[in-house]
Amino acid sequence: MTSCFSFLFGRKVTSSVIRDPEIDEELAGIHNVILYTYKELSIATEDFSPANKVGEGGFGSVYKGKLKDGKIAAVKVLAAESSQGVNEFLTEIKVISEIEHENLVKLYGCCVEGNHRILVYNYLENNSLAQTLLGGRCSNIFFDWQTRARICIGIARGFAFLHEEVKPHIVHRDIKASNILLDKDLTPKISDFGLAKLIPANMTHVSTRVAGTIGYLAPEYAVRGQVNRKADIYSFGVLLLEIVSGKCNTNTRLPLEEQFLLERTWRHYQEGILVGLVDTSLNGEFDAEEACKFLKVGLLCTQEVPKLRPSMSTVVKMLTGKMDVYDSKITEPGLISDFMDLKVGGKPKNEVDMKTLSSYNTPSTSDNQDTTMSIASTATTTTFAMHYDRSM
Ligand SMILES: Nc1ncnc2c1ncn2[C@@H]1O[C@H](COP(=O)(O)OP(=O)(O)OP(=O)(O)O)[C@@H](O)[C@H]1O
Repeated sequence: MTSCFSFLFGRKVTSSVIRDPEIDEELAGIHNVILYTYKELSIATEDFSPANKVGEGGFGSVYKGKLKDGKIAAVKVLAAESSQGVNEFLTEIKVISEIEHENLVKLYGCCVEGNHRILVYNYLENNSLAQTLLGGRCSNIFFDWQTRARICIGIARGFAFLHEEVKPHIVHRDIKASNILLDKDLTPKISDFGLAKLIPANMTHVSTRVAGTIGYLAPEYAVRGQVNRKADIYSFGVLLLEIVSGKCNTNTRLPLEEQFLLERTWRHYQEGILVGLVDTSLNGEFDAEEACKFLKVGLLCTQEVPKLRPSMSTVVKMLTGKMDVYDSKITEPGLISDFMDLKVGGKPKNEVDMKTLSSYNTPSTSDNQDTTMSIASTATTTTFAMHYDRSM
């Protein structure tokens, strides 16, 4: 049967697909998104060939593809289990498609055929911050101080937009270096915003990945599953520290007291040696005052008490020098070791606990490691109890 959607989204749909009238109705409300056929995306990615696979995330696999109009796209094939109802899927797509900002990855369109749920995004040439800045030897990009400062400010602007200008506001829930992509000019683009809702709540093994990565998680989110903008701001604060220091927030290969970047930053701050955290690969070529200011903003964003964390628009003002950062406002951040009951400086009760922690690390080619925690927001505390020794 020939598709009844001749001119959906301003573009002719040519494939043969059987459609549901309900889908029709949903689709009619979406104007900014191109509806791709499965065949079209299959051609674009050469049958989703492994050679075109550029990554794999909690949502599924990502392929580089060349669309019919010549545009290069990132084709994100959502895991089969995530084939939630077409209507719910399209409702979310509608939200995402209407959001446009220089620092957000642009959604070109999607494919909803049978069980296929595929998102098609603008392809970003320079991969993610996780693979470049934090990826050690696998990148040949040099991030000088000006570039890092520009990236931090761009990311902050993107989040200020999602948090304060988009109505209703969007909480990302999974801010981390692998969700910050870089275009050819190293302009940062936030990816995966609005995606959390695309995964059905009962899909714990996927929603766990959506629901946050250890080290970036605000204590109230990790322990009580409270999701709000302040939890995003905490994660952003950790990301800021990573960009300035060039180090991952968690590195289980280091001695225990060195493992968590936020704790190190807090100690350096208390000892008045914050500048010592700035990436040594910069060879001292950076604006020390500005770099320390960024680290202090990172500490402000990660304050234990959510309401003490600044809004993202305030963060933008602080990073761009339009607002001062007062030391008097910086108190102890919400530290991962506190909410995990892991005492930094102490020893794990047994090796298994630390091995379990390590087994949640994503593969890494360098010392930098990104530890992903299995949580569903409702079962967080239980999962923590399973993976960490709480009796130390
Ligand atoms: N728009 C894009 N342009 C270029 N590469 C992309 C794009 N989107 C994703 N990728 C690549 O695909 C990889 C996987 O992305 P994806 O967002 O699915 O997972 P992730 O962010 O790495 O992990 P998680 O699912 O846990 O958030 C990214 O790390 C990146 O290398």
